[in-house]
Amino acid sequence: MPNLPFRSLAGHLIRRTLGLALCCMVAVFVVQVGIMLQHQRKEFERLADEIAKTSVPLLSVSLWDIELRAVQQQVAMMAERPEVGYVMLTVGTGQQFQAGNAALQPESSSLRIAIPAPQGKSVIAELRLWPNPQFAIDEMVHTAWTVLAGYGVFTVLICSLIAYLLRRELQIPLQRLAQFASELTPQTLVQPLALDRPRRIHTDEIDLVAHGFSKLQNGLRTHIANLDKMVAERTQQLEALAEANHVLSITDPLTGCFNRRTLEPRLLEEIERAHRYQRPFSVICLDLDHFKQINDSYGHAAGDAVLCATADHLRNATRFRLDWTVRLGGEEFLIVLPETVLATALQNAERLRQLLQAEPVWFEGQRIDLTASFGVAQWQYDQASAELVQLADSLLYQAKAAGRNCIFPQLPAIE
Ligand SMILES: Nc1nc2c(ncn2[C@@H]2O[C@H](COP(=O)(O)OP(=O)(O)OP(=O)(O)O)[C@@H](O)[C@H]2O)c(=O)[nH]1
Repeated sequence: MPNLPFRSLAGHLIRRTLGLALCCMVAVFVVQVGIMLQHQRKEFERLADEIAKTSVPLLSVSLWDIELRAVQQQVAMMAERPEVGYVMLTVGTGQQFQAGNAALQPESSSLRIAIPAPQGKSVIAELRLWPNPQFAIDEMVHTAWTVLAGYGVFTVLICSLIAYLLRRELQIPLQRLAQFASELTPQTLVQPLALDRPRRIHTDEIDLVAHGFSKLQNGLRTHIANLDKMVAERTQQLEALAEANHVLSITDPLTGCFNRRTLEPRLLEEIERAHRYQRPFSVICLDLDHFKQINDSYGHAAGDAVLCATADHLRNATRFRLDWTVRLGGEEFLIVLPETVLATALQNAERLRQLLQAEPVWFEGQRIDLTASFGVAQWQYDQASAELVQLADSLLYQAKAAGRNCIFPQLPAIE
């Protein structure tokens, strides 16, 4: 939002309406004054006509009869009319009769009425009438007050009504809308927008904005739900990939046994457990006999099949999820037997030896007989993992040297 001072839309519209109403009022007043001035001039002319009709014959007779008092009285009566400011009657002899405010005489224009003789057409005097400016001013002030009072009341009523409608129909709903939008968070997106407007039989722009807002909310909700679903799917895929990656990193791709890299950390865990609980464990190291000949005679693929079959035998003949097998390299494997003493490990090795010998591998219709040599050792207290593996390996090679297809156990320690 731009960093500008806040100005209420409704307040602004009301101020504008009020300003416009005042301008209209001044214009109406000026027009009214113009009309009134014109009306006053006409009224004054009408008055002069009336005087010409009613007072001039009397004046004519009074002048003709030289009744100067009556003449002066009639002039004074004329000057008493509120519209008339000053009256001057000039007789042909030069004699003058005056009444009213003499100060008005030189400035303002006057109406002249010729006074004829009672019989005949000769003019015996001239009557001049000056309008009363104070009367005009009073009229103007009166008009001003009328306009001001009437128009002012009307303006105040209209502005109040507009202000009430603007506040109810525009300001309050817009303020609620703005507050709702500013307080909205992804968690409160389901919250419906309630403007609490009075019941109406029509819709307006505010309804359109509210409807658009609801549509936007729904759209955002759907979008967020889709995003959540997509994130969950991607997370699941990533977890599966990470798991597959982990399995790949710790297993031998050909046989599915643990790879050499995994031996060291897993064996350390085994030693730690054996240490902590004072429990035994043993290892069997085995190597297929004359494997090179198998490769040479039946081909490398046959050699791979033999390795896979051997790994399956080792897995099937040992305890599930307890014993574990590592392919040390080539055709050499190491089986770790937790909770197993040497004698039991030897029994296991013998069972495996017999199994491998008894179960030939069939590859592309060809029978491949197998034998393997074994070295078996039990972990000794404080023995390092490398030492244990080395011992089992050396026992295995002693078995090889002794003619293969046999088992060499760890010799008992000489006291
Ligand atoms: N098919 C196949 N052959 C392998 C693999 N890894 C190693 N070899 C072969 O295994 C053979 C091992 O031969 P040697 O080390 O001489 O052992 P051996 O022939 O079994 O002789 P002894 O162990 O003394 O009985 C070599 O020819 C390697 O090429 C493998 O993953 N697949």
